[in-house]
Amino acid sequence: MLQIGPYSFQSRLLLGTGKFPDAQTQNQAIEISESEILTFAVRKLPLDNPDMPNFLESIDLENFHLLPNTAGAKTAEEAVRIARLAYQSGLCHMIKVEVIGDDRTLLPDPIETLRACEQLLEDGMIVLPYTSDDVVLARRLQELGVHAIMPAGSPIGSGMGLLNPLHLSFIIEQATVPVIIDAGIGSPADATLAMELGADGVLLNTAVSGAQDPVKMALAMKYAVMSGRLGYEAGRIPKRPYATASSPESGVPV
Ligand SMILES: CC(=O)[C@@H](O)[C@H](O)COP(=O)(O)O
Repeated sequence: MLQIGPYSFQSRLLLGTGKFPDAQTQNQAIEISESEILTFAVRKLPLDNPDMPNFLESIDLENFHLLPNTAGAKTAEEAVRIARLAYQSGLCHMIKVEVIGDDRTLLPDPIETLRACEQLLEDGMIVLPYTSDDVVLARRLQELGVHAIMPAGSPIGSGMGLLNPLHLSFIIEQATVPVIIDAGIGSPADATLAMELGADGVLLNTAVSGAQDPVKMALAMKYAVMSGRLGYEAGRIPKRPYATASSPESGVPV
């Protein structure tokens, strides 16, 4: 069970909704993934412009928890304004805080992220910040009271997988809230590795929406996350530099 604030989830796979080729493919991928949490950019919703397309229309909202994100924000003030817009429209209690500090890498601005989280926690929201793999920042966010920490595996949309598994494992080791690896997952193997490290969940978008067959990839990701989690819970064997014989040494003489 994945526990975020007051909410419990069976699925540990969180799905982004931004880049699918069409609504039908998106909905099939969401369904087959069995994800319970969907993230989307608030600024892509027609909250004050009814002429804009609304992807939420084609989804049965009863079946999901929505995790709007503050994509597009570059300051704490912008992120807080976007988050409040989503909160006040009754869409959600959870918010993914995303404050981008660098346009080329889309890596988060740590100081603005911290400031935004502080404000949104005061507002009473369930706050999930997107962060870099900085161990100290993760701890500071946790001390602030965020409900989960979401470090990037690698830059958003890069598909480069986990660039620094060591730092991610340090974050996981010290975490008292769920750690969800968010961004950069390229293949099912990356998702499995994240879960084997002990992550509580994986949030991804591009690896599924950009796959040649998004629906099949969504299924693969579902199994990858489950498999990684089972492997983590089962406890892998330690790595050793030398061989250990698989057959017993006693028995029939050779
Ligand atoms: C949808 C969303 O929130 C993404 O910005 C998220 O960070 C996932 O990144 P990938 O697209 O690299 O999986």
